[in-house]
Amino acid sequence: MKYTLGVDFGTQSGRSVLVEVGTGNIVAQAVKEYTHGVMDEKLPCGKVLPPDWALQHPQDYLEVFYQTIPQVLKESGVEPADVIGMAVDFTSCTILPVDQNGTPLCMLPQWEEEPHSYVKLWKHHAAQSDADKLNAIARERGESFLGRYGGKISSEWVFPKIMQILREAPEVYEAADRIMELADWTTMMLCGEEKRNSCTAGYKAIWSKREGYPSNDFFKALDPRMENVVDEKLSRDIYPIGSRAGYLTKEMAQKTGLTTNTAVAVGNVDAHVSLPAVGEVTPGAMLLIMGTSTCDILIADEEKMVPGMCGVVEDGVEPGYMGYEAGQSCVGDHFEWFVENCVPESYEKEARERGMGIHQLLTEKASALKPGESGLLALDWWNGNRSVLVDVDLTGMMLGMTLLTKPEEVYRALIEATAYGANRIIEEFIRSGVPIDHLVACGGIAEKNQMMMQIYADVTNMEIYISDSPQAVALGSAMFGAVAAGKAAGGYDTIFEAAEKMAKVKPQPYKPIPENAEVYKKIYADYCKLYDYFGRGENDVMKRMKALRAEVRRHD
Ligand SMILES: Nc1ncnc2c1ncn2[C@@H]1O[C@H](COP(=O)(O)OP(=O)(O)O)[C@@H](O)[C@H]1O
Ligand SMILES: O=C(CO)[C@H](O)[C@H](O)COP(=O)(O)O
Repeated sequence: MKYTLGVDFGTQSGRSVLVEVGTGNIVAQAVKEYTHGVMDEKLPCGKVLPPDWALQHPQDYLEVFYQTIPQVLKESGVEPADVIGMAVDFTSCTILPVDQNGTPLCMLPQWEEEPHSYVKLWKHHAAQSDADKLNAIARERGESFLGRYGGKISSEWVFPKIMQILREAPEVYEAADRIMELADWTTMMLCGEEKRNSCTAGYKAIWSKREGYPSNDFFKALDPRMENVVDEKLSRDIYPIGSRAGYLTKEMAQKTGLTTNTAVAVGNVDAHVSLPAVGEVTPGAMLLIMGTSTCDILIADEEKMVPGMCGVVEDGVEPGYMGYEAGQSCVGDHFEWFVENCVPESYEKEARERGMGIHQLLTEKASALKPGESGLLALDWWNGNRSVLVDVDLTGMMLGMTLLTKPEEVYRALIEATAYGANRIIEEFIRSGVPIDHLVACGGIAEKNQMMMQIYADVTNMEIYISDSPQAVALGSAMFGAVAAGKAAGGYDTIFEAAEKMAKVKPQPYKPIPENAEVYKKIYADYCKLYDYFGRGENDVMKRMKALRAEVRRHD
């Protein structure tokens, strides 16, 4: 029996999952919460961060390798020599400035108090003014790439983040030998090779197989110091997903307990990597990877311009197809905010006494409600809107609250709001000529919350199939690891062959309940009115309040 290892780096934690190459069955898994978590208020040295920042510490990722890989080997009893391949997937766009040895600047004493030397997490939202500038210049110049990114480059993506570094900390920009996606940096830590992957380059760094990056002239127009940003800070050598980056280095083999014969695939994005893990995702299906945020991935034969999507990349998800991405920046994060800030002690006590988690308790109570019964309607923008408005400066909104409103009603309204947001994205794809007729879901939430999945089926009026692996994302990585090893070593030569044997999806979908779908259709019509009113400039109150907040804090 041969094995392959997937290491999935999420927003809060990293996990290793060891699977059988022949079946995709998990033999062992281990999770490590990041020691520093998400740094959105201060640096480890105590330095306070401005609003909208979200940083991480790269040492936390190395700890994931050092702790979880030995753990899965020990728990499974698998011979290290039988682990033929491995791969990493990472949140994205999550980037890091490094020196010429690949050492993160933040790990050098002279930079540890400089916020810009740390990992900028995907949900770092402090580069909106840079994104606005980039988009305005791209529009003025008639740059054709804009269409491939739904008409706007998000402030979450690579170049706005780099522009923010250059604007606020030119000395960090100068000192950085390169700026790397963490999918590529962690892969480089494993095999010693800098092999940048086509998925992050395509979706997050405006790279395409046919056209490469935008021209140096375009970057010069952003800032003359950025004219050669691609050659000076990134790389034009891009490797297709599914290819091999190298083999584990001796040092990493020693630290993890694996051998130097383990092949390492090029890195991938945590969302996109899961498509093969749920098997038959063909044109017409949209895959939702539901966790802290939700990423929507679909493939189609043709390239269409879909307003507000994150991007369309040829071969970006599976070879031979146009891969589309859209998403919602805040899904599980809404619920986490709610359980951490708004649940009364009496609920906490009940959950403790009944030996259940607070999410389970709220879900149980919310399940007893009918659609529309709470009278609540929310906009799902607690962390901005990624698709289709592409605006991180939008904020959350809930209406209909009364003195009788209960926590479970708010919890359910937040879930419903994310379902409306998903439906808005689906409609935009269909309107633009990319067909969607059913959904497939994976990720932490798809596993954990059946009520939520039923609400999604009712709101979208579509069937939803669920992954049958509790770790679809890491399984996807493991599959790419098996492809990096290749058939001769006991793996597979293509990701399609791997999917045939290893992919897992439950046979029974969630089906829409017609009477619920009917009620949700009406509420959704009002959601769309509020969406346009607050999201498209008719009433910019959210932006004014956000600007005021920043202003007041500046003077604190
Ligand atoms: N039962 C639940 N129902 C809904 N959301 C949940 C539940 N349990 C956890 N969550 C949310 O799921 C998110 C974590 O999702 P997960 O897929 O495990 O991680 P990540 O997205 O970081 O990979 C958190 O934001 C948390 O609030
Ligand atoms: O944009 C992404 C992928 O393209 C991010 O990786 C994603 O939104 C964060 O993932 P998660 O919510 O699973 O932590």
